[in-house]
Amino acid sequence: MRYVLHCKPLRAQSVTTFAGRHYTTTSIPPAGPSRLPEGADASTLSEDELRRKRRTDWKRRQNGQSFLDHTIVHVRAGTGGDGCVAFHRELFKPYGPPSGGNGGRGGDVYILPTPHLTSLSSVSTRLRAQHGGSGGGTWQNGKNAPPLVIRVPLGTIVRELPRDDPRRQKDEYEAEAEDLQGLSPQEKRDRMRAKRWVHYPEYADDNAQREDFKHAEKVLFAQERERRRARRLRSENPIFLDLDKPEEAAEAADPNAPLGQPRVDFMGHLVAQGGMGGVGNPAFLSSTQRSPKWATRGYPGERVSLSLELKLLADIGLVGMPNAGKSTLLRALTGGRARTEVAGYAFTTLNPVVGVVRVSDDGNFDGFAEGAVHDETRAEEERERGLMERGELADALTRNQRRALEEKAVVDPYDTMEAFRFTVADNPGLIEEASANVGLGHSFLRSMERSLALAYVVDLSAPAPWDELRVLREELEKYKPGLSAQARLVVANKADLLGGTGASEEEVAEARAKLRRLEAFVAEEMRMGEGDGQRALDVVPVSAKFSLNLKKVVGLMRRYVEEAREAKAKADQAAQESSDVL
Ligand SMILES: Nc1nc2c(ncn2[C@@H]2O[C@H](COP(=O)(O)OP(=O)(O)OP(=O)(O)O)[C@@H](O)[C@H]2O)c(=O)[nH]1
Ligand SMILES: [Mg+2]
Repeated sequence: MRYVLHCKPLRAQSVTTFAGRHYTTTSIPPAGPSRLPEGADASTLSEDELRRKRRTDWKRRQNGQSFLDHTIVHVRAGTGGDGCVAFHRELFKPYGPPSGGNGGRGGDVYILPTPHLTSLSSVSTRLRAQHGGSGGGTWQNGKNAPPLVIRVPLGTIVRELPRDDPRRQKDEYEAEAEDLQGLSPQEKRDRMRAKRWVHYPEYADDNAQREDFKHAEKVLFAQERERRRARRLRSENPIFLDLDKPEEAAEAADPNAPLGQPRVDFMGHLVAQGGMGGVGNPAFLSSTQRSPKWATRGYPGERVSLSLELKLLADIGLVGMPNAGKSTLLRALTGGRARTEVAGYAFTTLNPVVGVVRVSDDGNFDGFAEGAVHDETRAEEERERGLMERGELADALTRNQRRALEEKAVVDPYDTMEAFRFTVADNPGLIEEASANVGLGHSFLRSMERSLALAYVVDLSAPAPWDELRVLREELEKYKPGLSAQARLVVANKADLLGGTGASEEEVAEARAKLRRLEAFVAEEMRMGEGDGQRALDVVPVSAKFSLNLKKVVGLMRRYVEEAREAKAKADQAAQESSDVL
């Protein structure tokens, strides 16, 4: 006889015979993530790492489309709330005065640069501020809508699309004109009235006959024409904002403001104004009209289309294959201040990150300590979390202090006299065919175009670092011919893995030979400059993780930036002079 223990076979089945009977048993696979990312082994990656890797893989499937440095957003400010038609009623007062409240203002739209964002991908393409609240009976005014603040990364340029741009959305007046197209004059008038007036129930027709109402309508249209003209004048000077500095409150709060006044935080630059609220029926009370049965609706908010462009302005851009150690290098150059993720799998960095390197005259840079270790960010976070849990974080030594104690020497990593400062951008990894949007795509290459100089970062411990260089150069050229001419430096990273302490003589000799071969390749094939001024790129072996030989890298980078800035200043001056002559 045969017993089947599981009706539905799940995975591997085995048949066991016991006491002359056959039992089928099924082994159930161990619990774990159902879909492992490519190249991942569940046993070696922690849950956290798996989560990050899945995010990376998702991003790769987007072909780099989630890093945005150019987008168009259609913005609508809020419409004002409607005024109210109401009459006051009270005991023994059957015919009270008109008591409809005014509508609240629609929400304004502001744009605010913030250093916490690095990409425009979090900005929606359609944004609407809230509408103002409508007025109520007993003179209750509607609520003003809160402003809508669009947060954009620092370095964003905002341009309003001009009137003739086909990508621009229609403004509030054009939208109404389109709505009225093809209608008869009577229908047009009815629709325009319906959009502008609120009537007491069942009094719409009666109101339309009244002289007071006709007069009020005339006044309203006159005001509207005025607003329309002002709007047209404003769109002749389209919005242009260059948001490259973090901004403080534009004006301090009024010192004479009454106590308890809420502090007005700077909300950024106004790009679209909310519509005014409609007025309630008390506004139409006059000596001839004691019982006005109409009120106005709120005005529509402004509609604008903005083109946002993120110009990541870094002086030096790091270019390298995934895992070459670009992020580690940026962290080492900024003393761990640059918030960029470091991990041992490809495509850790998803968006470009810019860090500032501050150099003193003797070549030291801020955060530098010979041999300080810049580990993977996860390991550093875990160490810090452990300290925090044990309550030791406040008393813990910083990386530099630790190092100073270990060496029993005072490390003076950085003299506060800053002599020079430049920015370095850590970019996502570039792979073969990146220019055809493979891997993380090439959207971030655009920001590299604007760098003064590029530095290749290659993994010296890889079997053939020169092949990496060739691929990188080709990809840059394919993306934009001439872009690779901006490269100045080859950083041969992970030199500690070759011929470090404890290595045999053979290994040291092998490492030297590899470095020489890389240098020979660069001398032969990778040249910078033009014509007679051509020379080979500099090659510097470093260990970003252990901060070895970084001073040389910083010194060279400083020189390139100084040269490029000088050349730029000269070019600007020449352009200025030629325009003066004209
Ligand atoms: N031994 C050694 N390991 C290094 C060095 N630099 C980086 N690493 C390690 O190499 C791995 C990858 O470093 P990342 O800085 O994330 O590399 P990346 O170039 O930014 O990689 P992507 O962001 O994926 O393009 C990490 O595990 C680092 O700890 C180094 O100089 N020596
Ligand atoms: Mg990285």
